[in-house]
Amino acid sequence: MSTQPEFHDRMLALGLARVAEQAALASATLVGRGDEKAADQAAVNAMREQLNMLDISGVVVIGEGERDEAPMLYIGEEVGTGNGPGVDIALDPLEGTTLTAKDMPNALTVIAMGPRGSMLHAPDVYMDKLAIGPGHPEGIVTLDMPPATRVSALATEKGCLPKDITVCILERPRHEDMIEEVRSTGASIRLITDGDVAGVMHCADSATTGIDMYMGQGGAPEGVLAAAALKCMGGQMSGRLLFRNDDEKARARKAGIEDLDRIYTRDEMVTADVIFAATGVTGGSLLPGIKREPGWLETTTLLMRSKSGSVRRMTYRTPTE
Ligand SMILES: O=P(O)(O)OC[C@H]1O[C@](O)(COP(=O)(O)O)[C@@H](O)[C@@H]1O
Ligand SMILES: [Mn+2]
Repeated sequence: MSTQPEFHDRMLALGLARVAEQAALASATLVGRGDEKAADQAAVNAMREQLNMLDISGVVVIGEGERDEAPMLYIGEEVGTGNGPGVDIALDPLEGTTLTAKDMPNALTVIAMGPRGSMLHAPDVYMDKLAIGPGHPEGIVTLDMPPATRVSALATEKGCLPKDITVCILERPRHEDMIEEVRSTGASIRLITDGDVAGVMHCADSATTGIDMYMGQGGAPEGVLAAAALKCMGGQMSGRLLFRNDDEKARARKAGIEDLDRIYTRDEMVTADVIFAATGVTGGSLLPGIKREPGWLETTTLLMRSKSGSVRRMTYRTPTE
């Protein structure tokens, strides 16, 4: 019989916050310096170092890429001291590398952790995503609906008009038709240049962010991370993997995905209770960015547990040499 301890979400939560914090601090001096790669690398190094201090037997299931393309935090990499529960880890050490390099809003360090088998092993392909906030009957908007129908369905459910709905969409040429169709309903669109984990998370708190719905195609790894966040904050999300060629399909099959056309709900992407931490790198509507003052640095981290629905905002201040 295995003597491996169980995943204890309360015990591990603080450790997870530290991982996100340190990744953000490592990229602090690279905010606004135009060097995406350096900012990303600094966050990756710090995240890996911190993860390896935790008493877990961790496996990266959503990471920086496959082993042959990512020297660190690759999919399948084992992290942690090995003395502790078996856990799955999904991470994006710097979600919004371009946002960081250009000092634009909503760059985050992101990490989620759950028991083994708790998160979809999505390969690094695109995902078609749709998300709304909490408090609505399951399935009132679906990926199968045309964009305009999603808007009208949500407006009807909210008891408002389409013009009162704000949709967040990544500004990409591939979304031109979707944008036009959503605009034709009278709805407002918040276009973002990057960062759809934050984009989806905005839906969970529409009173603060002003965003009612997220839709469009972005990274599948970011999709699973966003599903983990919404599982903690409340809200619906669905995602369908998108494949551009046979190589991408082969990657999915290698990751154990059989039905390539399947639409996953939030709880099918994240099947057990998880913990989630994100630290603001640049300031945005979810979190303030890193504050740099002579002699000290300050970060703010969102730390959440889906089991309890608890959401903490933690400010961390550390002296610099
Ligand atoms: O830029 P693309 O190819 O449209 O991909 C979109 C993805 O890139 C991002 O905007 C930024 O991700 P990274 O900073 O981690 O590269 C994600 O939020 C989004 O899912
Ligand atoms: Mn990312």
